[in-house]
Amino acid sequence: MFTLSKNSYLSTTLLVSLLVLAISLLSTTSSSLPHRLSLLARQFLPIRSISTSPTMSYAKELRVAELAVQRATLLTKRVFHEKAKGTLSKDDASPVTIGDFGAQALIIQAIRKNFPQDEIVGEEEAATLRENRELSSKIWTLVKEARLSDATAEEELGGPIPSEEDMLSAIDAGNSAGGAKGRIWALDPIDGTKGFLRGGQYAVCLALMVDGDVKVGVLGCPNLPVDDSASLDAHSGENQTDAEGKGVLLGAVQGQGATSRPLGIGALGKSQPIHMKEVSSIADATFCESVEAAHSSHSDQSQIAQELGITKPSVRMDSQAKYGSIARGAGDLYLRLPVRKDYQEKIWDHAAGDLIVREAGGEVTDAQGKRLDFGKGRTLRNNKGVVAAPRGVHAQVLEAVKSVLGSK
Ligand SMILES: Nc1ncnc2c1ncn2[C@@H]1O[C@H](COP(=O)(O)O)[C@@H](O)[C@H]1OP(=O)(O)O
Ligand SMILES: [Mg+2]
Ligand SMILES: [Mg+2]
Ligand SMILES: [Mg+2]
Repeated sequence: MFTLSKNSYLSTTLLVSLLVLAISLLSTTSSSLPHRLSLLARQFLPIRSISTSPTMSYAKELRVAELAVQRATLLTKRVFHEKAKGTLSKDDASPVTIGDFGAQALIIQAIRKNFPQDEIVGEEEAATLRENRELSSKIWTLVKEARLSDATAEEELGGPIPSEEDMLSAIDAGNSAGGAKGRIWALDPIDGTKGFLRGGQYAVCLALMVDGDVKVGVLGCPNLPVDDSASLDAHSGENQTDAEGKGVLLGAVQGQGATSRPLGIGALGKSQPIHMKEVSSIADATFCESVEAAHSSHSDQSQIAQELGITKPSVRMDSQAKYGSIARGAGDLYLRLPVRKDYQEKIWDHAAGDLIVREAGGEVTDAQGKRLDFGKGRTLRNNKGVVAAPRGVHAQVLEAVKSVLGSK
């Protein structure tokens, strides 16, 4: 008797839950299915299972990542407007500026304060600054002054860096070897430094990987328009500004969708869901590629576009702003075919963008169709090239990629 009534209680509960679930899914039209499912799961799962495993929702990680990136852009925006950017050339001949070092220090400080056990794979290191104290002190001046105007938010980040020496040690804490175990942040303090120097697009990029899987991704793009659907043409190439109406912060958590909001501190809590545009005819798609011909093969990409019947010229843009732009539906495809066979892409150049595009309804693979593997260390050594497209057309784009690469 007891068993019977318990069973019938359980089946009624299950039936009602399923009904509510179905109604909720059908009636919510404003966000993606995974996002809706995660909201519903929060409603129905016992509170205990959420509150005892806060890492499952990654709410704090997203909040800290967004605020840390936002604070770092205060510094990068200042340097963007300065004539002397303290540019050095690294061993691989790529440039680094006081903006890159300063942003890395600020972001790592926030991660270490909030998540002291986590590892960090950051692009820059402080060795040259320890020898060049003049440059170090210039960066220290900028770092000291980069504070969020919202005192509570600044406190959430753990406050300012206490000294110049602490700043150097924060920069050097981005020295994790990466890998497929544990919590590891991937940080590119300025992605697209060349774009940053010539007045193009750049992005401050931060992602959290857990056991090699990207869980949280944030892109701060000071020179992109706030409007998700603003035409890309005006925002590619040189002579960009971060004037009024510019600056967007894109974010995503695995399984919870992707969002955008203005980069200003007044926009805290004003995130809107973003989605990739549906492409009904691939010939009408807009594709993005690097400005730098050395970073991806413009000629292969142009042949792929031709193969797909695309006649519109590509939109050339520096940095992960390309991932961000397609994720918000301002563009459709991002193609990055290798120029040099021996170049291994760095995880910090892709982790945040990869998650944001996938959470916005896209698919991101390498040129062979493999998912990007972030668990192999500091580089994507298992992958060559990047093909990012809305889920519905990714297979078609990949076929064109294989056909063009196969015929070479
Ligand atoms: N040979 C290369 N192939 C692909 N990407 C490269 C190459 N050299 C540098 N990069 C990286 O490409 C990123 C910029 O991409 P994009 O051209 O799409 O904006 C930078 O992070 C840059 O790294 P680095 O920071 O070392 O300069
Ligand atoms: Mg980069
Ligand atoms: Mg960089
Ligand atoms: Mg660099």
